[in-house]
Amino acid sequence: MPDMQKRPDHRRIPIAKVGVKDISYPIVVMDKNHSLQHTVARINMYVDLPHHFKGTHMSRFVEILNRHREHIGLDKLEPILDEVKARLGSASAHVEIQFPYFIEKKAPVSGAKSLMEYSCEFKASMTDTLDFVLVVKVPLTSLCPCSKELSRAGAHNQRSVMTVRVRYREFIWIEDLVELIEQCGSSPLYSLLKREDEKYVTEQAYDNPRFVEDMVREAYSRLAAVENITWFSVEAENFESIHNHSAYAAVELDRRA
Ligand SMILES: Nc1nc2c(ncn2[C@@H]2O[C@H](COP(=O)(O)OP(=O)(O)OP(=O)(O)O)[C@@H](O)[C@H]2O)c(=O)[nH]1
Repeated sequence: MPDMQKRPDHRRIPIAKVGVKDISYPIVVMDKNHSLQHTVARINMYVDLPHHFKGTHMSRFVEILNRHREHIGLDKLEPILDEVKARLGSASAHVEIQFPYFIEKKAPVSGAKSLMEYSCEFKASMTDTLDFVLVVKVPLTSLCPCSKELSRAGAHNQRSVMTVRVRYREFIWIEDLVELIEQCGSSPLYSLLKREDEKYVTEQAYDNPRFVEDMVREAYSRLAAVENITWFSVEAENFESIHNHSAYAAVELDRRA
């Protein structure tokens, strides 16, 4: 059969990333309380393509995933990327694994237990060495300090999402990152709250007003205190309840040099 992909291309334009996107696949994640958690990820896999080739070999990415189907997890990223580079003959390879991760939380007063979903991502790239970034999105409540100061009663408050990205030396639990980031808003979120819990989190948020700037600065201080973390970035987005737009802030620290 003719192999179109191997044919030459004469435009002299190399491609930084080409591959497959949004493959739904089962994976296994290390769980701090239950050793392993099975979840379903959306996976992207890319390689670079030199200017002289017409196309990459898309089927090979899926073949490699299939070979590791019994256990695709953090420990497999390096072998998978090595294999992708070798099989596709590329100088670099990338894999992005986005998945929902569940943590059991206890409501603050009643102690009622429920599962909260956190969107996470493993982002790994390899040229000569492995570069790995763990991404966790943490939803929170934020209450506006300005609104509290100005208003005779109440203060506008909303759901916020903080996105933390970290590079580190020694393994970091998703649970520990979530706990750290949950301290940075006005109140954490829970899937299940009884009336006594609702009163508690409402008052907790009122007692801890935070601008979007306060949230990223708080996260910066807490993450910078963790020596194991060599690089991080934090974004906060407040889905403002008094506007039809968001308030946004971002910070970054790079200690890799
Ligand atoms: N490169 C490329 N392939 C595409 C695209 N869209 C679909 N494909 C298909 O991906 C399929 C698999 O390509 P290859 O991996 O080269 O398939 P193969 O030749 O059977 O596999 P190998 O023998 O391992 O090279 C082909 O049927 C392509 O047509 C595209 O935009 N780019």
